Amino acid sequence: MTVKDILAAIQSPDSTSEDFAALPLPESYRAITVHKDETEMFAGLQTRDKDPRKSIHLDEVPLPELGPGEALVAVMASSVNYNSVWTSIFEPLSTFGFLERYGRTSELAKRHDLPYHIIGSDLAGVVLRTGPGVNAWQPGDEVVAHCLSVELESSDGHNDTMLDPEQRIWGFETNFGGLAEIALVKSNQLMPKPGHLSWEEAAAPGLVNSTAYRQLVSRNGAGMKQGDNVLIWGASGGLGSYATQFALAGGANPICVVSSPQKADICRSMGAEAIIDRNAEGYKFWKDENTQDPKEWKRFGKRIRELTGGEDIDIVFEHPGRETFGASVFVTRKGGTITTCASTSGYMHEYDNRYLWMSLKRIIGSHFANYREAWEANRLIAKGKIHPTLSKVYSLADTGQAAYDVHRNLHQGKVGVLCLAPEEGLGVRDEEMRAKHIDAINRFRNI
Ligand SMILES: C/C=C/C(=O)SCCNC(=O)CCNC(=O)[C@H](O)C(C)(C)COP(=O)(O)OP(=O)(O)OC[C@H]1O[C@@H](n2cnc3c(N)ncnc32)[C@H](O)[C@@H]1OP(=O)(O)O
Ligand SMILES: NC(=O)C1=CN([C@@H]2O[C@H](COP(=O)(O)OP(=O)(O)OC[C@H]3O[C@@H](n4cnc5c(N)ncnc54)[C@H](OP(=O)(O)O)[C@@H]3O)[C@@H](O)[C@H]2O)C=CC1
Repeated sequence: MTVKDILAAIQSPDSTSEDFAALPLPESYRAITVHKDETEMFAGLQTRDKDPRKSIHLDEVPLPELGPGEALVAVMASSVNYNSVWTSIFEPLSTFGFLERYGRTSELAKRHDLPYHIIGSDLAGVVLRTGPGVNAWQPGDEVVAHCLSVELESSDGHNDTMLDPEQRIWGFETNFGGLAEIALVKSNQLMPKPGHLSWEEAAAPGLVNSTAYRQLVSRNGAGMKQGDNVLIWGASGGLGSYATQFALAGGANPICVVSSPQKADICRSMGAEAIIDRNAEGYKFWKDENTQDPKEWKRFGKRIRELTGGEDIDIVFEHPGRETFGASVFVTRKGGTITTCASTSGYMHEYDNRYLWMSLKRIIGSHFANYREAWEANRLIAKGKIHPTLSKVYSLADTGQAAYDVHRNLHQGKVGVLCLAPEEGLGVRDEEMRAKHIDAINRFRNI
């Protein structure tokens, strides 16, 4: 039995759940990995010079044992997230430390502590097997998986599953991720695949859509409301392309920051009107490595006021971090919110705290999404309220290049990866709904 037989079963319209359950599992499969003995390979290089194409490998790996509450999924498509870029350049630290720590927690978790790390935190595919105790999902179910892995043995996570002390991001802090022909997930990560999308389209939103939903919409994040002015950094990027859609769909007013006329056009085509090309307008928030320039914060704020008719920002959707955080705090209105989920340009932030406390602003830390938020975010995709922002699709073998594109900011929206799917466009089950949304679904394609 090989993965080819699995693919044949997925492609046959006659396959039943019983057929999938009867399929013998292969002993091994192809997966994208980084290697433990290479974690020092970029020592001494600047972040931008660390090349994921050198550290990312396509390996044949053994199938992991299936545990209680888990599922093995045949992955048709996945997508590149920035966390896989971090893994591949071993920053801010090597992910093997996470696997070792997880491995120490239980007999079953030991499986994750290996000399290779199978990465990837998104998937669309078909359930192959479920472990003991799984009743909601059957072999043959077409699914997407969100990336929240929790144990839920502590009461700390019982209100908000992101607060579980054993909270991990699947495919980043666990092994057996989605950039592979087969993935191992906890069954609670599974959600129905939206029927109007192809495999690669369905695999694109998961991580970033859920994150943007918690960070911007959920009461655990900024709790955005109608009319809010929302400053969105990287508004056509992975997170930003969903934040922009949430702002528009929720009756808010996105102020989109991008770095090229082409990206400005994408934001305009999504329906945004207030757009700032940070490159063309030449903002330089740092005079040198250690000194910010408040005059530039003010110039940026003045530009925002021009675009809003004199209003300031209710919510900043932050993720660039060090480079922009001082400006983000400054341009937020009295009582407004800066919500942050990342620090792409550096995690030691600096801002003028007088503008925070005197103007009663709040900074909210946000990370991925809890079970329910991930489900709600996927539901919005399934209902055609929010659309995938897939631009380019690579083969599994070219994942290194895909990660390189994201690392060097050469991409738009999301970059997809075909795993078992032999070509793009497969897996659509609801052509009527697709036809209704086809322009929005294709908005980011091939640009
Ligand atoms: C969904 C997608 C998401 C993304 O893309 S996010 C972007 C990618 N992710 C990242 O860049 C984050 C990567 N992770 C990290 O950088 C690290 O993961 C953290 C900085 C988040 C945490 O570092 P750590 O080393 O795991 O934890 P510690 O807290 O620095 O060290 C643990 C030790 O510190 C002790 N400790 C913790 N809190 C306290 C406290 N309040 N008072 C005293 N000690 C404390 C602990 O007990 C333990 O100790 P003992 O080492 O002896 O076991
Ligand atoms: N905590 C969490 O749950 C999550 C965290 N993340 C993290 O968020 C970050 C962004 O992820 P994602 O959106 O997928 O990445 P992308 O690279 O797809 O998009 C980020 C965008 O941010 C903009 N940007 C990058 N650097 C800067 C800068 N120095 N100043 C201003 N804008 C900048 C760029 O847009 P432009 O050039 O057009 O301005 C870029 O397109 C990553 O660090 C990632 O690890 C992501 C998902 C979940």
